[in-house]
Amino acid sequence: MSEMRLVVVGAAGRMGRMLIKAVAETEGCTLVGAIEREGSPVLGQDAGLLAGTGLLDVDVTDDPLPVFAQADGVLDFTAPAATTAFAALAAQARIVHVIGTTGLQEADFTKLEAAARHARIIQSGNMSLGVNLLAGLVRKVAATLGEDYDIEILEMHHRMKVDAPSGTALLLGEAAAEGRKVSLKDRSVRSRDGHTGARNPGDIGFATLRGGTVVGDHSVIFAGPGERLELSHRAEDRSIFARGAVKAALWGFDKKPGYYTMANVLGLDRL
Ligand SMILES: NC(=O)C1=CN([C@@H]2O[C@H](COP(=O)(O)OP(=O)(O)OC[C@H]3O[C@@H](n4cnc5c(N)ncnc54)[C@H](OP(=O)(O)O)[C@@H]3O)[C@@H](O)[C@H]2O)C=CC1
Ligand SMILES: O=C(O)C1=N[C@H](C(=O)O)C[C@H](O)C1
Repeated sequence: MSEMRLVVVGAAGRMGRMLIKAVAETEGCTLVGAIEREGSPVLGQDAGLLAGTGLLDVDVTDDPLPVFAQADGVLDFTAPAATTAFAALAAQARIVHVIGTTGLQEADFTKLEAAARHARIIQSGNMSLGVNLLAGLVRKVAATLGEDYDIEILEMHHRMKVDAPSGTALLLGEAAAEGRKVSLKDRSVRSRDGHTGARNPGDIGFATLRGGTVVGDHSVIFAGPGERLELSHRAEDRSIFARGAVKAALWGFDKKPGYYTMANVLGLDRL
């Protein structure tokens, strides 16, 4: 099979730069485009120089249409409004769209599902192997322990993160809810303040910490009568997400249009 031609959108972002580097370092793919928003000071710069990998002869542009038309896939860690717009373009171009963007709302997911009729969408709140494995473990533990084990999900991220709870915390919450055979929407408690009353049995609680340069820490706590089980993941470097995203794109190259997750990519969907 020929080299997969990939585009990075949000090229100047924390993840955008990591993605450019990961594409440049991975066999079987090549960077053919780098997109930033209109007015960005990096427009016209070489993507490789921007990411610190050396010249790649790919200039950053704010016009995705001609770039998508020449590509096989797009790597997207940007913001919800940008991601839904890029998904429509990926559908038009019938290419792979790997989505790491978090903070997506129900209306955004509806748009992504519509785009997945023509694009191969691979979306996950966390592209690392460790977190996706953790989600499988959480599902199993939640299915094994009854409601007398309270589930609380704790996350900490860097001070610049704009959404909460994190996409990963929600992914882990979904795994816990699936294990319990309940709907996360009905059972999640996303904040507590003041006289909240006692905890309802079966609730799945979320707690958010923000500060410093923390890449991403997540713990799922099962607090039962007289004991506590804690399952944790600590991301030490953003390259784990970027490498996962490139792996997802290569996996999606020969797939049919549809909506996929990182669990499909990693073969963990039946864990
Ligand atoms: N799923 C996963 O494994 C991971 C997901 N993430 C998620 O990825 C997203 C990005 O994170 P991070 O890199 O830290 O954030 P940054 O803010 O550093 O990067 C986002 C980039 O996207 C750009 N952007 C926004 N809108 C557009 C647009 N319409 N067109 C082109 N570029 C655009 C931003 O430009 P500007 O600054 O001008 O707005 C910025 O350069 C977040 O949602 C985060 O939670 C992060 C790590 C791992
Ligand atoms: O914004 C981040 O940085 C991260 N976002 C993702 C999330 O919301 O879970 C993944 C990772 O934890 C880093």
